Amino acid sequence: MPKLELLPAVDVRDGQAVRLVHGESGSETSYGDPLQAALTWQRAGAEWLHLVDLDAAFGTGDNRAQIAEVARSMDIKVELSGGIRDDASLAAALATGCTRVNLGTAALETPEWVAKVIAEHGDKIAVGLDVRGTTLRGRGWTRDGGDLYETLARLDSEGCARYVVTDIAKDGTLQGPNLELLKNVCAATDKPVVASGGVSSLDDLRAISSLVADGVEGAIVGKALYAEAFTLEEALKAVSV
Ligand SMILES: O=C(O)c1ccccc1NCC(=O)[C@H](O)[C@H](O)COP(=O)(O)O
Repeated sequence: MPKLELLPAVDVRDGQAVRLVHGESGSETSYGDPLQAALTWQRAGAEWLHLVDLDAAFGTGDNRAQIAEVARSMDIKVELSGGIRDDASLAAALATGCTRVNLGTAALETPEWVAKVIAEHGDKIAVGLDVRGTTLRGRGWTRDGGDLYETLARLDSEGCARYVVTDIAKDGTLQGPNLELLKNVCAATDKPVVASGGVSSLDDLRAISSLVADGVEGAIVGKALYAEAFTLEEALKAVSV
């Protein structure tokens, strides 16, 4: 059985690496320079970086130049997220050399465009399914965007390669992942799922690892690393057995 991939997160707001609580604008804790944070995770052995432009997601501007600098400075795989909603933002994201991009709002508001770019770019496109209960949220998680399972079925039929699943109620809270949600999504699709939000401990990572056979491929870890609940080296070791 393949091991769980770990994706340490660097979420960028107003030029700083931050973590939010429930993804809410204004709940930021700042952790300094995004490039230094990303290099720290790379040095610690990360194989992936989850890099988010929060301003682009919220529509409060963007950190595009800085995000591109971080992505280009990495020797590891990069998943880029936040505000990728049209040809221009997708082209800018892909031009950073990132391994894949994560579409959120676009999958809810412009499904035809998303179907088109899935057909064009294959597994360079993942879709973020960010939910409260089973209701999807878009525009930086501020607006309702339809039913999780209906949208998942549509995206599956269009050939979407992978889903990044976030329970917003857990995100940035250190309250543990929503394992039921992950199991339910895995039961509804044959495509790989990346778990996001709420990881607080090595036991949480072991619990997510136990879902690899169900289809969970990876786990994004943000707050727990910045709060030093464990080190990335410890996390990588915990999921390697
Ligand atoms: O990814 C987005 O587009 C996004 C939009 C609006 C608010 C938050 C957003 N992402 C947050 C993340 O991807 C977090 O880095 C990730 O869920 C980590 O969560 P945690 O481990 O609970 O800190």
